[in-house]
Amino acid sequence: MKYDVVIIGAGVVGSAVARELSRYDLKTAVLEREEDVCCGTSKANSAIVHAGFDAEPGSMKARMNVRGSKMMEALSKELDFPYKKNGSLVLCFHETDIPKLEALKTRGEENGVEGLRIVTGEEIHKLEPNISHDVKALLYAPTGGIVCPFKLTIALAENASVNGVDFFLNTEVKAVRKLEKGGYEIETDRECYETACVVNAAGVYADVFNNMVSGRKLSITPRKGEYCLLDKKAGNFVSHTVFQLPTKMGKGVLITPTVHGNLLVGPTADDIEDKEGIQTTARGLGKVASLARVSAADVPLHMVITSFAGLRATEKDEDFVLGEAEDAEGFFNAAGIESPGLSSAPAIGEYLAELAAERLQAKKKENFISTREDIPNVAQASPEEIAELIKKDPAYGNVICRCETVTEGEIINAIRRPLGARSLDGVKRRTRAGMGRCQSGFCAPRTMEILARELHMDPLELTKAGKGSKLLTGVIKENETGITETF
Ligand SMILES: Cc1cc2nc3c(=O)[nH]c(=O)nc-3n(C[C@H](O)[C@H](O)[C@H](O)COP(=O)(O)OP(=O)(O)OC[C@H]3O[C@@H](n4cnc5c(N)ncnc54)[C@H](O)[C@@H]3O)c2cc1C
Ligand SMILES: O=P(O)(O)OC[C@H](O)CO
Ligand code: FES
Repeated sequence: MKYDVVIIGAGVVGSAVARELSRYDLKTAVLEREEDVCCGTSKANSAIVHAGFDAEPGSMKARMNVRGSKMMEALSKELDFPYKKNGSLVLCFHETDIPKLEALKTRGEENGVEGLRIVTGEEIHKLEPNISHDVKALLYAPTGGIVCPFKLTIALAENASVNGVDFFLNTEVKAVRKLEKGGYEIETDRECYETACVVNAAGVYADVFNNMVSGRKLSITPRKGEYCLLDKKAGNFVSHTVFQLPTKMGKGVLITPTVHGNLLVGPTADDIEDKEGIQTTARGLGKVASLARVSAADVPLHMVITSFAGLRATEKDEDFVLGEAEDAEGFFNAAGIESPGLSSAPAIGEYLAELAAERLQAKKKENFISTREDIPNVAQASPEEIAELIKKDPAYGNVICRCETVTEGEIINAIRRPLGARSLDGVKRRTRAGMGRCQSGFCAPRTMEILARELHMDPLELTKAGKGSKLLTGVIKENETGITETF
């Protein structure tokens, strides 16, 4: 198949590039090895839209972070995903460290971050009553925010798809070759693709693809971050995102509310070798707990409902590698996209799409659809809105996930929409069915029934998250209606 641009990877970066490219009159494809978008690092992070005071002035990280953070609010309205400007705080526990806090403020100002302020005295606990009384000063960044990383990525991808980008899921890229006549051949485990331009947004694997075509070798080390996610009962423990002073390994363990009302605590930062190493460990979670207690001794860790880990794509030079490879015309990298990659994604999308469009001398389309509507959210709707939804479709009155109040109507919508859910996790990321306190113990079988019915699938073929994750092992008996019961 022939394309103008092929994007490798449908994380938040690949999806943002796809959406921006879909503004142009170009034939674009996204190749993703997983069964859905947002299955890599984009699904396992702190979900913070950083204000932009951490990155070195002049770096790509600084430039993209500040621009991305400024774009996020308008984008959340355009594409209908949850985002909240809750503000962030960096705590300082020793008078001797106050110069470090001041240096962060100066760096933020150089980067163009607005409203930074150092807070001391009584105001500290007025801002955040539950934090430690050892806090001597803090840096307040009113433009820091939180976002739903799944909904952000899915919204970008859906909108790209509606605007004509082809997504090939379950398609693993095996090799990228430069063609003598110009352009590239991309070999996958399914078909071969020919393309004038490649956008390499393969997360922790971006070095592998860059090194196939460029002499400027990249080296990405996965840096693991482990987390505890706490019940919604703990969601009000803090209202801002609470950081400690950063170290050379990153921004450290934070405590933050999520846009959905949970409390998130983490991450650790450990360099590992395995690019698939997303298991949590007792040691890592122990470290999360002890470091979080430094910020707030009473952080309610007994309310943990799940734990998870994500991998930062740390490149040896520790900046984003963005743009056309010097020795590979038409090959654009989005490599080394560790934190603040989520915050930066809208800006990276814009930047790389402009570069690729310029290379291809592409023109903007007139019929670009810039908006998208999310699935109705019954849990947050008013009684009148719920009545209206049920009037149109009674399935919006049938609650499937009790913990998160997700209805059959929402699940059907998640399956039927563009780039719809095909697995239990796909439904979970789009609707939150399964994200509650019981972690899908109650709702999974009911969601599976809907998936099987909607997709005309044998229930034995249903998966949690694609290849290698079948949910049922066999039939135990047929019930009186002739329907087989499985386990
Ligand atoms: C612990 C942690 C905390 C973080 N917290 C934040 C935060 O709070 N704020 C922030 O701004 N940033 C944060 N980040 C960074 C942010 O999550 C990442 O920068 C961002 O998600 C990277 O997106 P991506 O699309 O580049 O990578 P990914 O989401 O990993 O996407 C890459 C995609 O490429 C696919 N792929 C790989 N190989 C192939 C292949 N051979 N063929 C086809 N497809 C392939 C993968 O399946 C994947 O879907 C954090 C990261 C971590 C690990
Ligand atoms: O630890 P860092 O610096 O990679 O940052 C990760 C998140 O952005 C904040 O937890
Ligand atoms: S019922 Fe769905 S998570 Fe508990």
